Amino acid sequence: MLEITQLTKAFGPNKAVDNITLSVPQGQMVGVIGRSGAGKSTLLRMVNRLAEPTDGKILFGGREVTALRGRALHAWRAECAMVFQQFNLVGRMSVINNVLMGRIFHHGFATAMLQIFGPEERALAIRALDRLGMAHTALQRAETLSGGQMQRVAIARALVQQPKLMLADEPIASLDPLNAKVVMDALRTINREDGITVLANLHTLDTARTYCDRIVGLMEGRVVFDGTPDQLTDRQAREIYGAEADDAFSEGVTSTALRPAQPVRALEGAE
Ligand SMILES: Nc1ncnc2c1ncn2[C@@H]1O[C@H](COP(=O)(O)OP(=O)(O)OP(=O)(O)O)[C@@H](O)[C@H]1O
Repeated sequence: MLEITQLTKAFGPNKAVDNITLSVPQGQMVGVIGRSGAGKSTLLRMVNRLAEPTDGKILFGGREVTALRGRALHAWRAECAMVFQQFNLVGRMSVINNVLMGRIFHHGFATAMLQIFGPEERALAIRALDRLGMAHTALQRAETLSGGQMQRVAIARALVQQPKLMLADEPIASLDPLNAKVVMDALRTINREDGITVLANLHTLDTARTYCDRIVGLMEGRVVFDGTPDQLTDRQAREIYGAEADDAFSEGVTSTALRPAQPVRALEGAE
């Protein structure tokens, strides 16, 4: 269980996140929506401690994440993987070595930089790539991949961390419709099969509705909606997105209107 209590992050007078309280049971897939500047990234960044809260607490499995320091914080970052819009791969490094960088949290930084990984870790990396339909690219340089492929490699890197929680900050914002679907299918498969909680910032409503068990709507740093996709009315969604509503609705239709793969695996062969 992830428990966020009265969490606030202020940048000067501006509260990017304003007194948010949320409980997320293990294994839930949550879509965080809201217009640009609503506080979605700041919220996720505080969960894995890339940003420090001004006030409030985050607990995971009863442990106070916001109080962790040193080794304990390092261990938390292994449990709490993060996937970014821009993938954050090292282009000149091979795909498998990029994936192995996910093991950095289980080693020291130096060991990871020297790429001292055992056969078990290499096997783990190949299995992760295979689940994402990417094992055949293991020896290629990451820079030779398409955006969708890069994001799948980034998800494989997150998987080898063996996380309990996966944070995805606009994971499909840079992708074309088909790759967006492949990446969202991958996140959902991981969520269902491994019981990993997924918290994803999504800028299109249709994606959140299609893939998530729960939608949290943010406006000016506050939670203004928290419920199932069915409970979110179009009127509420338009309020959440404000002036960006047309983009959020129309991009949704063009990007991920394709239904998710049923059953939730079908990653094989997608490029
Ligand atoms: N490092 C920072 N310094 C100052 N202000 C910041 C910083 N990071 C975020 N903010 C401000 O906090 C607010 C929330 O930003 P945040 O990036 O969390 O929103 P968002 O919902 O993720 O938006 P987007 O979808 O555009 O990424 C915005 O007003 C933003 O300008």
